[in-house]
Amino acid sequence: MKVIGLTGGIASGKSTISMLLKNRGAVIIDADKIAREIMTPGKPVWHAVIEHFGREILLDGKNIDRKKLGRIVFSDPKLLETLNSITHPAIVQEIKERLDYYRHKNEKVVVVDAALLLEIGLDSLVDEVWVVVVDEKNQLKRLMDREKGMDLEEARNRIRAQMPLDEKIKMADKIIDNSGSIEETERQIDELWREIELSWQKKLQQY
Ligand SMILES: CC(C)(COP(=O)(O)OP(=O)(O)OC[C@H]1O[C@@H](n2cnc3c(N)ncnc32)[C@H](O)[C@@H]1O)[C@@H](O)C(=O)NCCC(=O)NCCS
Ligand SMILES: Nc1ncnc2c1ncn2[C@@H]1O[C@H](COP(=O)(O)OP(=O)(O)OP(=O)(O)O)[C@@H](O)[C@H]1O
Repeated sequence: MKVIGLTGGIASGKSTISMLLKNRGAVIIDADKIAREIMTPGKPVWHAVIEHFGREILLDGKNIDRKKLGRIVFSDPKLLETLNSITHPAIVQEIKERLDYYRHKNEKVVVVDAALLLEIGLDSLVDEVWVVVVDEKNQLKRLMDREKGMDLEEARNRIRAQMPLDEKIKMADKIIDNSGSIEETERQIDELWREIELSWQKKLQQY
């Protein structure tokens, strides 16, 4: 099984690229989705979040108001660190378990889609790191278009909460430039997918 770690800044295009890879046969592990699942009411992480941030962050006495929690932690690095220390061990554990499961199922390609892949050491679990790059102007525009109501300062805070892109690039095995159209990105994915298929053919010829 080949495990690809797909990372890049917020709104760089990871989910869009994951979908393109899924269409070509890859299985996707989405770290944001896992982060949401472990925070559902009653789960240990939900209890820990309430303990640290208080019941004021609940929307209806039950579900965590994600927008409110986001505004709190992304404007205060110390509070973000607190949230990270609660959530990250559970996210890493869940990703490890899913990778084991897919390994047993003999899946061919698994993609771990995680903005914080390098920040939280998930790169030690993958065979290759693919970094999605986008120019800052497009990144801000796409982020604010997607998150209705997010102002420029909030968008900048979110971008600053992550490892700078040039640091991520240093750790990349492959780079995907998503500054242009989706079609241009799809061409890069086709090329990368072809490389994977070629490596399979080479392995088959060795037998
Ligand atoms: C603060 C929360 C509640 C805000 O929720 P919201 O629904 O507004 O955003 P969502 O979860 O969809 O995240 C959107 C993007 O924000 C960025 N982001 C999320 N968490 C973090 C973080 N801890 N540090 C830096 N960037 C982050 C990522 O690029 C992510 O794709 C949520 O992001 C959260 O619980 N974060 C902590 C868990 C985590 O680290 N998740 C990312 C795993 S890679
Ligand atoms: N090449 C592109 N051209 C135009 N819009 C794009 C392109 N790629 C992605 N988008 C749009 O930009 C936004 C961000 O993309 P996407 O959600 O894939 O990013 P992400 O890296 O997964 O974000 P996050 O870190 O928040 O999970 C989405 O609204 C998406 O539709």
